Amino acid sequence: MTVSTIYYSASLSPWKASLKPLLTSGNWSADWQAFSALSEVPVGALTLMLDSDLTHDEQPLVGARRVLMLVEHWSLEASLKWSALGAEACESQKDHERIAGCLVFMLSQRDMSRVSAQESDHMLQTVIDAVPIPIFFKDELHVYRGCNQAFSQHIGLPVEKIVNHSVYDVAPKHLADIYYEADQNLLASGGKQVYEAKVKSSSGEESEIEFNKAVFYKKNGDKGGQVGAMLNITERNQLMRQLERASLTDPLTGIGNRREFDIAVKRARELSLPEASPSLLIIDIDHFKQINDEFGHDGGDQALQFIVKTLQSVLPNQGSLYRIGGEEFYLLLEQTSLEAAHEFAEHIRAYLPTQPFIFRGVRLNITMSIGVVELNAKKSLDGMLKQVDQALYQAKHLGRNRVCLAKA
Ligand SMILES: Nc1nc2c(ncn2[C@@H]2O[C@H](COP(=O)(O)OP(=O)(O)OP(=O)(O)O)[C@@H](O)[C@H]2O)c(=O)[nH]1
Repeated sequence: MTVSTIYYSASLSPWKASLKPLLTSGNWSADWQAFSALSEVPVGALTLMLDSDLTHDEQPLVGARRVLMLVEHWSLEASLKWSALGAEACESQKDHERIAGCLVFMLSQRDMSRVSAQESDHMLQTVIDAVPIPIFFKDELHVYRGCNQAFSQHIGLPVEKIVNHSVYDVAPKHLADIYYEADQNLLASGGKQVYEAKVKSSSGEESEIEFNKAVFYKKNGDKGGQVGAMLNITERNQLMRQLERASLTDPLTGIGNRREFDIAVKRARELSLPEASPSLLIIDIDHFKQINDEFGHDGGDQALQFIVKTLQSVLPNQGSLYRIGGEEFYLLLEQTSLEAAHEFAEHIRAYLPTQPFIFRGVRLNITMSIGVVELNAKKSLDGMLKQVDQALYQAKHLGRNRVCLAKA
């Protein structure tokens, strides 16, 4: 016998007399209490609460889990509204005995814990469906036990073709193999798993996905399966790559900046063979201030772009150009001896002035001064950069438009 309290709304008062003996027959023993909040409800309502459900000062709420609605004309709209609140509808019946019989049947059939588990499942489903990130959960045998609408859309299958199916039913074999193995590893290790993978959606679009998975446990402590959320990080990664690119690039000329040079020179020195060190040319445009003075800052900018384009047109495969300051450039030549670098420096020094820079009809032959150093793997880079700076200073001092070698 279950001891319960039945709260009823005022509109049910006329029915109470005939309902009471029927509802409290059989296994049910219940106290009847009028509940004022239920009077607000425009339809007859009964709510059945187990005494253990109520703490001292709690009141049953309209729309709480165990509300049974008795409605004369039950419209679909009303039905949806109340079932969304967790109430259960009882078919409209004028006949009190049949209504009561129906209620008794529902009450006696109802396993409260099962109902409340179903309702919390319903609540969970509503919540995960509202999340725009694909979410799924599988049991310990790798069978999908649930998913949200976003996951169903992502896979391109209706929920019923996913739930109770294995990963081999929803993904091509080569991907299913990967997912299955990842799932097995996670189940074996327990805890959480975060990894990135490129995934094609049902529309054929490839996305970069961050999988966030976690093992969940049954009440007895056994592993119950796993839950996964698929975060689309394509845009985030693209943005990060763009930011990374921008942080390494000179915006005016589009070539690498000092940061990129630092990375490149480190790599070139690590990869260098003892008999083939990299060499470095430090290039400074002569009298650049005069270009600015004559053509304005805009003309100066265009001159810098022209210089970069001209130098790049003659760069060998192992060469790369970086803008280090205003009109100062580094030209890194991988696996190039001092002699070969010197020869190349002389070549570009002579070549640049043969390509006149033309701005608003005015032609200008630009020259540059160059210092050259071989980047010996055993010497400090800072020390060698100072030496090549001095070589450049010497080239300027000797009258510009010339190449000087760093002193060993
Ligand atoms: N247009 C333009 N000018 C720049 C930029 N960065 C630096 N400059 C200019 O480059 C000029 C460099 O002048 P200086 O360092 O005096 O050298 P210089 O006139 O080239 O003379 P030398 O190097 O001694 O041959 C300055 O007028 C700077 O304003 C830039 O991004 N755009």
